[in-house]
Amino acid sequence: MASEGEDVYATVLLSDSYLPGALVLAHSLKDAGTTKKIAVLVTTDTVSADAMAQLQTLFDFIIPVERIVNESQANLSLMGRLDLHSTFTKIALWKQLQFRKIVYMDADMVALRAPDELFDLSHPFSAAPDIGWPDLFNTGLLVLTPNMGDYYALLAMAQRGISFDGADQGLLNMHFKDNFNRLSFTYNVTPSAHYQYLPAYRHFQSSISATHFIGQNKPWNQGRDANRGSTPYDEMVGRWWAVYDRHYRESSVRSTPEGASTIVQYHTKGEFQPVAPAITITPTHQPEESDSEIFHPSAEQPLHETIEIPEEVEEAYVSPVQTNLEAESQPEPAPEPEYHPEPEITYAPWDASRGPPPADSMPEASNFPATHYDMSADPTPFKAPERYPDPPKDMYYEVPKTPTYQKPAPIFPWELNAPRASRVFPEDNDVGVPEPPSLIDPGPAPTDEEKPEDKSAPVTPTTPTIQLTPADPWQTYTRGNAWDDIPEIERYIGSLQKNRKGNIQVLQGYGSGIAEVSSPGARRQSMKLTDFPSELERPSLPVTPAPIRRPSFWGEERDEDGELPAAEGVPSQEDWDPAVQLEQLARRQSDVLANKLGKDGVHPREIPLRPLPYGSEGVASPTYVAQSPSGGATGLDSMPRTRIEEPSYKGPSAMWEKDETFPYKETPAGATEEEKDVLEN
Ligand SMILES: O=c1ccn([C@@H]2O[C@H](COP(=O)(O)OP(=O)(O)O[C@H]3O[C@H](CO)[C@@H](O)[C@H](O)[C@H]3O)[C@@H](O)[C@H]2O)c(=O)[nH]1
Ligand SMILES: [Mn+2]
Repeated sequence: MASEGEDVYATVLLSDSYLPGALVLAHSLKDAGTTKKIAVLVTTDTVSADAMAQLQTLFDFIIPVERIVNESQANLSLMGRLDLHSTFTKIALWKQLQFRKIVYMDADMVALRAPDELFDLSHPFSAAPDIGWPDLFNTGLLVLTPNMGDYYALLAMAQRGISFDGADQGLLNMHFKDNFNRLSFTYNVTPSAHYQYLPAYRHFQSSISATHFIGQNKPWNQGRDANRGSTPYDEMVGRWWAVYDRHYRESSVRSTPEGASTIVQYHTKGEFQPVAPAITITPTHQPEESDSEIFHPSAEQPLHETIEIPEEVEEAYVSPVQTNLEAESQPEPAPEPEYHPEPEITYAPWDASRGPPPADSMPEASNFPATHYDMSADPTPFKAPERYPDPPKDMYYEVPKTPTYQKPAPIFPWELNAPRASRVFPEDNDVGVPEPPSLIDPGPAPTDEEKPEDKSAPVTPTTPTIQLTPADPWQTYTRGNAWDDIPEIERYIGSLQKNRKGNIQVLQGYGSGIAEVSSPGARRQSMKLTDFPSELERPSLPVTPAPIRRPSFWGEERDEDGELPAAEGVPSQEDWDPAVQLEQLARRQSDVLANKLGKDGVHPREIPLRPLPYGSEGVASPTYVAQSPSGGATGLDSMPRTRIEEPSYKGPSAMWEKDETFPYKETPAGATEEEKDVLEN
């Protein structure tokens, strides 16, 4: 266990394939004489026990951590590094609170000197610039102070796959942005085989602390002969091999009693020499997956068993765990054939029963076209263009061919046998008595024969200035509608009216109303839907002038000249002088007002001649004073004429006086059967 607030160098091992790198890094630090301890974070599901055993020989702390995989690997494939799917695991560094400060180094780094002074930095987070985009920091070397705040923030981003390159460098740069202490490039020199700044390298060469082999090619997967030149890159690769050779060169390892470094050579291109007589196979034995559990090399804890293989089984060393990560860093399959002359290796590159598919196997549908959209960083607000393009011209709505209208289902019983509507014209019937079809009670419609005297006293308002001829067809029409005479409708409307009045209906003897209904020619004392206002109530223009005729497409209505026959008794529009008519209207209006209010304007008002609402006939109010008819201008002389006092308060209407009492009766139901009988006969 680490003592309180210890300083530690740390690296991460996600796969056996990077084992040579991690070991060389640790050796390089130790060889350079560091006073600090060295830790390695290991994902135990992808690192073999053999590799762990190797780590144990060198590292002070082996810390199992859970692998954090970036599920959205689009950006990784953009970078061509799908093998880096698990580098988010690096953020586990921030929760190693047992350490005061961590100098993290990638497993593909080698130290030329021990940069122990980095532990003295006060900044919570430091890193060196990245050669590919120097505004960013490279995440190969980090100086950090563990803390859970950064850890959880980074974890939240990692779980959402937030990283512009899909790996830890994109993630950490997005999280820390400019909040990092920029270290000298000499702490993390990333030589490139493609671009090198030779004079600068020569100038700063002596101050380089560590070098970092970024990219897919690592010294151990290229072989010792790959970079034999004298470029800065080759020189750096040479430094790596120098450390490797010091600790793992075949000659030096052969002498060790266990020969336990075989796995290191196996993962170092060109270094593996199969042991002829016996080989060591280590079954995968993985420690408990617990982040809190730290394996210390001093702990006497057998990590693996060694099985002796009989001599006749002449097999090459087979990696116990072919992890999904390891194949990636080895563009050419290892081990190379020249190291296995007899017999030929018989293991499949991927044993599905032992591990996941190799990382370099393309994901399914990897060739699907992918488009990446970025959020716009342009802060200027959107400005609408001057004008938008015109909509297409050839667009139209096609009216459906079949009409969608459906006649609604009948609600009322009389709808079932309703008569067809028809139009009747004067010329169709010279007699001039076109009786509109009436369902039940055609009685009230007067005819010329029956009521010749009524012609001078029409039910509808007429003008005193225009004399209607006896043959005037307008006079002969009924002014009612068919449904006015259907008691069902009357009852229906009555019930509506009743509800509107809060269920209180003023009732009084039906006698008078019924009498009126049955008396021919008289307007029924009922609540007709088409209850016209009386002439006095509605002192409107008596006649509307006949419209000026215009050509019409109603061909069947035209006469020979293409004109409709002129209506008799209706003045033509040419003869109509609006000024005169207005004057006449004004005169008539003042006459009516004078008649109603009296000349002094105080005289009791006169109730106009019109039928009272159904059921309210003859309501006797103690404050109403009956008034004898005085007009005589209409034929409604038989109608009761009532005079009421001006109401003593200004209410919405003067139906009843304030505080006045009147007989009333609540009738929640409609007319009784008895009443209906009377009405219908
Ligand atoms: O199969 C793998 C892959 C990675 N690692 C570890 O992850 C680190 C990062 O991978 P690496 O191959 O070193 O990445 P680079 O080529 O260095 O690429 C750059 O981009 C990476 C992803 O953002 C960063 O982690 C590096 O620091 C940065 O230099 C390695 O050093 C190892 O410690 C493994 O152990 N096994
Ligand atoms: Mn690296």
